[in-house]
Amino acid sequence: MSATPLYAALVGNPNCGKTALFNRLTGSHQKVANYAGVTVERKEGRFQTPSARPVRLLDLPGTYSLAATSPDENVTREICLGLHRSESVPELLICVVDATNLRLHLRFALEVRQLGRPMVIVVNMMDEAARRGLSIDLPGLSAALGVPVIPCISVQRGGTAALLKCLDAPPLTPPAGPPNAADLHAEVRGLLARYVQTSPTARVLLADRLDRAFLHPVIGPAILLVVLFVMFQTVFSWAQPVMDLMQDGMTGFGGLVGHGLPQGVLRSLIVDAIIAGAGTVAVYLPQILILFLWILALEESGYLPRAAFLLDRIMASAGLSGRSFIPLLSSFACAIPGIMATRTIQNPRDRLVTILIAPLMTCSARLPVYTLLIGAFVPHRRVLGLFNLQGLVLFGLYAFAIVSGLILARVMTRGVTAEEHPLLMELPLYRRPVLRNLALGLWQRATMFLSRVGTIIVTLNVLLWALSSFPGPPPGATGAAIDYSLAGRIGHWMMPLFAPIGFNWQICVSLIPGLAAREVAVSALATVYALGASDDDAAARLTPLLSAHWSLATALSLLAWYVFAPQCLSTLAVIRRETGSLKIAFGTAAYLFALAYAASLLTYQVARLLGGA
Ligand SMILES: Nc1nc2c(ncn2[C@@H]2O[C@H](COP(=O)(O)OP(=O)(O)OP(=O)(O)O)[C@@H](O)[C@H]2O)c(=O)[nH]1
Ligand SMILES: [Mg+2]
Repeated sequence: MSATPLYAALVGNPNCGKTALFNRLTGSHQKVANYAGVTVERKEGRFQTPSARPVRLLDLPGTYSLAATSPDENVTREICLGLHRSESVPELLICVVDATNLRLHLRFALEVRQLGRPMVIVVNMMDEAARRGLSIDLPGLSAALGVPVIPCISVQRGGTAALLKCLDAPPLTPPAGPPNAADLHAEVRGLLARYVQTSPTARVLLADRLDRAFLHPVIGPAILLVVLFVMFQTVFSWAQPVMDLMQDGMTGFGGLVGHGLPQGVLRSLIVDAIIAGAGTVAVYLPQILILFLWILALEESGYLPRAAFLLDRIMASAGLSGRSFIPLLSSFACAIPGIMATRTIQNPRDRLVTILIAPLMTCSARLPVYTLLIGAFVPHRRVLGLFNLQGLVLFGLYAFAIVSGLILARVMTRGVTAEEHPLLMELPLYRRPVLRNLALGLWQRATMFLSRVGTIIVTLNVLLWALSSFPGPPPGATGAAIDYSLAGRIGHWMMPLFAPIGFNWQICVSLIPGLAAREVAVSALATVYALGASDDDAAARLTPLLSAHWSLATALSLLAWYVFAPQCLSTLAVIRRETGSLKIAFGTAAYLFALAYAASLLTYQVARLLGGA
């Protein structure tokens, strides 16, 4: 077989399973989810067919048409039409269509066929089609279109056998056959009538019934609220036992290592900076995983686009469209993929506003900070015998961030004449999340989080430890050593600016490494307090320490700060890249800092007035 790889690209409508197929063929782990617009940039992979023919495969963003214009779809258009800067036209276009949605997807396949290039049509989700009582005459379709039409189940092992066999069978010829009809819709209707038979099954009826509830103007939002509410309750209640165990383990480990080392700088470095630094953040792993379990399950189930549909009215009142919903929702995991997902938004102004408010959506890196403060200041108690008060406060923080984001969007879009924003959004099939996918997704999250802890967080913490330990106190000094250190001094210098919002110098110090990565603030506080304390396990007892040393007003003020402050350099870097403007990135940082300061000031002063000092 030839040594130069066959250069092929996956094209098709959004959500037809291109990335699932790409992952299956190339063994990659690119993100797959049950809504349109998951892939927003081209990805490349390689594999070999059974007869050892090498293939270079591109996974492209889904697009409804080769005339589409949103930034993600444009990549696909350019590559297919040979307009792309760095990629030539693929030798083979693998056009993936969803067997359960041929009416829409075949239209695109016909459009691709008009390019007159070698192609195959992969009819994916044949398992789902069978469950829905669809039978498709693939050979008939193939004969009518003059291109190979191949069945496929991307999510099953062996589900791509027919495609692999086809790739092994050269030569590639451009489609021949009847001249292209001018009206693709009419052509699709004709093909469906001739080659597809349907007999609705119980599954179809169930999906209809679910839609009637989920999309109902009153019941729908109620369900959405309950889902979100339960999500935050479980983040607290399910995670707690595991976190307690991890916390004990960490304390025990730190103590063990501490006893084995002589008192001095090395011991302080290992116990206070590395173990306490990594440990205090690592214990939040269970909470983060529970949050992601929910997000992944919701993504796979097909519920998200329905929520987007429900919220279209609310989004419109903020001057945005339902299109912004999924990028904003992705930002709850992390603002970076959220900001990248805005490439699916066609209207440049909507896209920019969505980018600007994405950092407000509560990313998972805020969770450790929120949990720490809630754990220290909100009593662990049931409300109405049912809800966990801590979960309730967490839910409130998320809700506050969302409402603030929408208000800001409204402010940013004011003065713009209200445009009609018809929301065209596909409602995908409901799908029971595959356990293996969930496990894989969680595993990826866990390794990502722990490697972040092991690298950036430990590094920043060691840096902070060094700043907090040197220079040492002058001989004969009373007071804690940290007061004389560089960090202690910086903290005190910052005080005049931050005293009005209730921050003490320890918080000021922890804000500095927290600028690079939010979670570091937690370990930084642990380190600063451990170094300032006389006993050894101060870091492990951070929660009671905070509740003893801080006023409620200070804690609330810091929470308000964390809702708004742009404490993540990577987010600003992505904003710069996606907007191509350094000015916008700096502007975002400036407006978020200003907001954070104002919100903290207001929170602190009001809380003090109400007696929380
Ligand atoms: N039942 C079933 N589900 C599938 C199959 N292929 C993909 N899926 C699911 O379909 C959904 C969409 O898959 P993706 O691979 O993300 O779709 P995509 O075409 O890459 O979508 P975009 O990146 O948005 O263009 C996911 O929930 C997959 O798990 C299949 O053959 N059978
Ligand atoms: Mg994809």
